[in-house]
Amino acid sequence: MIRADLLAELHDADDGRPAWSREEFERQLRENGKAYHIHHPFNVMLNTGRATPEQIRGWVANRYYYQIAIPVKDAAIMANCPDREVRRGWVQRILDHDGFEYGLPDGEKLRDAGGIEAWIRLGEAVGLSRAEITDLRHVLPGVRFAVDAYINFARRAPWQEAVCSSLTELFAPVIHRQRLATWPEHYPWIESSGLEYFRNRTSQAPRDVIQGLNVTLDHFRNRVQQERAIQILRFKLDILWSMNDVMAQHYGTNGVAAERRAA
Ligand SMILES: O=C(O)c1cc(C(=O)O)c2c(n1)C(=O)C(=O)c1cc(C(=O)O)[nH]c1-2
Repeated sequence: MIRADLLAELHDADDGRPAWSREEFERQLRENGKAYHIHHPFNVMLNTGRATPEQIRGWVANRYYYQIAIPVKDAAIMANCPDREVRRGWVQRILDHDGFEYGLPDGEKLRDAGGIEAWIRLGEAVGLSRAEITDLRHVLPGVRFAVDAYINFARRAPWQEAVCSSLTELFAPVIHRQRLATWPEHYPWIESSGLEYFRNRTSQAPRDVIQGLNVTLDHFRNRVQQERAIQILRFKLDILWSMNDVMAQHYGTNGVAAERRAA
C-alpha cells in the first residue's frame, strides 16, 4: 500500500449514529437532483427553444472550458488513487474525452476523436470557429473560477471524495436526452451531426454513474462520511449552478424563470 503521508485519506470520524443502508444512502444522493442545473433558468431557456443563436454559442463556448477540465480532473483522481481496480475503470473516462490514437505494427492506426473533439464540432455546428472555441476567448471569469474549483478539489481531496464529486453525472443522462429531444425541433439550423456529443454521452454516462456510485457506496461507510458525501455532491451541484448563473447574467435568459430553486 502506498504510504499514507503521500495520499490524503478519507477521514474516519464516527459519531456513533447508525449508517444509512446502501439503498437509503443512494436515495439520499439522488434526492439532490432537485438542485441540478437542468432546473436553472438558463438551461430551461436553452432546452425549451427560447435561446437565440448568440446565447447557444455563448453556452457552447463557455461549457468547452468544463469539457477540457474533465480529463484533467480525472487524471488528478487517478494520480491520487492507489487502488488499481478503480484506476482500470477510471482511465476509460480520459479516453472518452481526450480520444486516443495508437499506431499498430502494420502501420494502421486505431483512433477515436473523443468527446472534446465532438464538443468542438458542436461549436462549429452552432456557428463558432474552431479557433474561437479552443483559445477560450469567450470563457467568462466566473465560469473559469467555478470549473477551476472542481479541478482543485479533485487534486487536493482524498480520491474517494473526488470520485464522489463526479456524481452529478447521476442526473446528466436526462439533460443530454432532453437536448436530443428538443434541439432539433427548436433549432433546426443546427446540423444533426453537431449533436453527436450528446448521443455519445447517453451511453457513456450511465456506465460512469455505476462506477462512481459503487465507489461512493463502498467507501463512505459511517454516517459522518455519508453526510460528507452529500455535502460534496452539493458542492459540485453548486459549481454547475454557478456556471449557469454567470452565463445567465452575461447572456440573459429572455425572461425565463427557474422551474425550481437550488436547495
Ligand atoms: O451537459 C451536462 O449538463 C453535463 C453535466 C455533467 C455533470 O453533471 O457534471 C457532465 C456532463 N454533462 C458531461 O458530458 C460529462 O462528460 C461529465 C463528466 C462529469 C464529471 O464530473 O466527471 N460530469 C459531466
